[in-house]
Amino acid sequence: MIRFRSVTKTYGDAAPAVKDLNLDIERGSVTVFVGPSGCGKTTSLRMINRMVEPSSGSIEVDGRDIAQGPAAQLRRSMGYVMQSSGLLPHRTVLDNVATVPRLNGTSRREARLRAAELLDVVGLASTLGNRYPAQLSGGQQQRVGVARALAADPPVLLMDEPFSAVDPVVRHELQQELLRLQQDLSKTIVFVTHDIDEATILGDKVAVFATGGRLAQYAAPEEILRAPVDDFVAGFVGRDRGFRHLSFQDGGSVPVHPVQLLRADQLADPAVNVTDGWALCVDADGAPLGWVPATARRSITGTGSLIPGGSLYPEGESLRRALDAALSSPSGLGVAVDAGGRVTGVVRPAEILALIEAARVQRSGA
Ligand SMILES: Nc1ncnc2c1ncn2[C@@H]1O[C@H](COP(=O)(O)OP(=O)(O)OP(=O)(O)O)[C@@H](O)[C@H]1O
Repeated sequence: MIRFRSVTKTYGDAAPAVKDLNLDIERGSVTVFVGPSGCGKTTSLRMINRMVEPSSGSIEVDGRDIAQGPAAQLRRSMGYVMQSSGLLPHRTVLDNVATVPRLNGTSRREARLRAAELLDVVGLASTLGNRYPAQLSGGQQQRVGVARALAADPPVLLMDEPFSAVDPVVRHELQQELLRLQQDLSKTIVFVTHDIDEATILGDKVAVFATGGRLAQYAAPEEILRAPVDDFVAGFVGRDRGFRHLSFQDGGSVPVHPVQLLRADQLADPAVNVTDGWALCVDADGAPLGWVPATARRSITGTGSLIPGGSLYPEGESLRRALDAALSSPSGLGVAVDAGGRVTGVVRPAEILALIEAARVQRSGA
């Protein structure tokens, strides 16, 4: 457990960058610091490993005041990942990852073996180990940065906007990878971002900082989206917070209805009719290819003229995925698929909305 006790940090004679921060970070959880630029997120993070010293107050890790021991030792017990991967440009990927274990006295051979294992853990091919950082993509460099932070197997991982310099697709991949890693590793992770979406995806708990280094709200992401404590948090969380909150509502009880399925080879057969508004064309494995409306059945004679579908709803995922599938579908019917990507049926927006309403009534009555 990491505990901030009335921590204030003032740089020179400026207004406090962090003001009277009291915060308990649970062991083995992901805690995200989020807020607008300049609100003290990085300063708060860096005080945990004493890259920055508090002006007043104290920080405890597992009940011990971190100001008491040597800062260098503390720093080595905490992995640190930055926005720019911070890799040493003249060292190979493998040697970058092996740096801290080497400093801790591990033999070169052993440190490299462990580094190779870690590349695998963060989803990088072992062949990349002999490259130099400049020969990697931005996303790959960030993965190496995570591998390096994990190399000494520290119980605490501090991550300062680690994914903000990569494009949205890679960013999503890295977020999912981090969640997967955390399932196996159960580190205490403190993660800084200015992106509320990233915060709600990753955080077990989210600390929203306001300008002036004030902690505005500290709660589970679903609570922050559902019940922001004040106008600042409501504004920061954004307009579509109601929709995003659906990410935390289980879609397991959404009814999945049968739908008429057509194989691709049936499209050219004029005797095959669409019997109930819309039919869904699937490939040989049962994965969706596109829609066939009854009204335009005759003009669709091959897969090239199918009406493209919307997003898919993997059965049992959140109400957000279910509703998005329904709303993005040209037929108004969201396509449900199983874990193998095969169509299992369709979901209807009215029924999803009814579930959302029932959950709201249950919450307000509880
Ligand atoms: N080394 C420093 N010297 C003086 N002022 C600093 C220093 N580091 C940060 N500050 C100031 O402290 C305040 C908080 O900065 P900090 O970097 O902690 O915020 P942040 O929320 O992480 O911002 P960003 O999202 O832009 O990185 C800012 O006003 C910043 O200018």
